[in-house]
Amino acid sequence: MAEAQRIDGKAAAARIIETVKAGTNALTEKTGLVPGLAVVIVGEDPASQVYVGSKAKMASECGFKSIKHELPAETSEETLLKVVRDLNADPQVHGILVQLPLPKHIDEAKVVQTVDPDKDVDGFHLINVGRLSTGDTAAAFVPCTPAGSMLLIREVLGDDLSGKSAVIVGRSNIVGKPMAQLLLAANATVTIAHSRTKDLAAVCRGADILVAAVGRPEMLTAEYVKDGAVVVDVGINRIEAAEKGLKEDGTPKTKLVGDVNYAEAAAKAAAITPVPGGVGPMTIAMLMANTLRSACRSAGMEPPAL
Ligand SMILES: Nc1nc2c(c(=O)[nH]1)N[C@@H](CN(C=O)c1ccc(C(=O)N[C@@H](CCC(=O)O)C(=O)O)cc1)CN2
Repeated sequence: MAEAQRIDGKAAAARIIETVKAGTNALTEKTGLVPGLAVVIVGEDPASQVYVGSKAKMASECGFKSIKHELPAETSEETLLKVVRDLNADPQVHGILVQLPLPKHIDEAKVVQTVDPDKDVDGFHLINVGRLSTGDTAAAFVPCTPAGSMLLIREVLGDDLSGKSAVIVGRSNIVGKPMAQLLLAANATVTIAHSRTKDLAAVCRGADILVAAVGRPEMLTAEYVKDGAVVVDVGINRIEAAEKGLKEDGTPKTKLVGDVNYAEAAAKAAAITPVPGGVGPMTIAMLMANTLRSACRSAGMEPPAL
């Protein structure tokens, strides 16, 4: 079997960003409104710092007003809730994102549910979860990682997934479950599998579309993949890379891998997303698209199609 098509998430994300930039210009020229995105981070987690920095920078590049709140790790829940409420009330802010994970002493669910659902560009608020799960994709903000994954699947298979079986490995609220709703809305026959699924490899081998969101490095090997499947790897895991040698401090260098063993899966799949360069870049692009959508909505304008 020929090597699988490598689905280029970086290129797809760049196209979305160009669409967002053009849409922002059109909105601002027509109405004078500038989309505003506020990102909030609590603590010094290095990966989160990088993601938040990229989001704020990308927002500026898209022509948005970009607001960043960096709060110390010991910030109280009440202080964070006040920051969120103030952003809810700010008419210049159309999108609010609180970077996850939050420090242990803060109730993540409480914070997420405090974000105004109409500014919830992460799509985590129960109102948006409800909209998505009742099929109201026109009104819902869809979580960025599943929304981006879905666009990549659509690039390969088109809009209608009738007759396709999709298996999602992972049942998280921010990836697995919304991914299932999106695939269902596109007419796929959907299974959510997880750590308690019996004979997981056999279940996965039934999938025309296999989405891996387990958070375990390279767990899905060749035996999980059906010949000709489309494989979407949502995992981002940093592991030691002995082959790259040592860092200056004497510890092993590291590399990013997904939840799928790329080489093994690519030998069987028709198409597969790499890590890095697959779903990851789509997450930030979809955040920009959701923010523009929110701003367009407040101006009564149609957002650009993606
Ligand atoms: N409030 C939110 N918190 C978190 C979300 C989210 O969507 N909303 N998602 C993740 C982290 N995340 C964005 O926040 C994110 C993760 C990865 C990437 C990405 O582009 N990854 C690159 C590799 C980057 C690297 O070299 O380290 C890739 O896969 O190519 C973007 C965004 C958790 N928190």
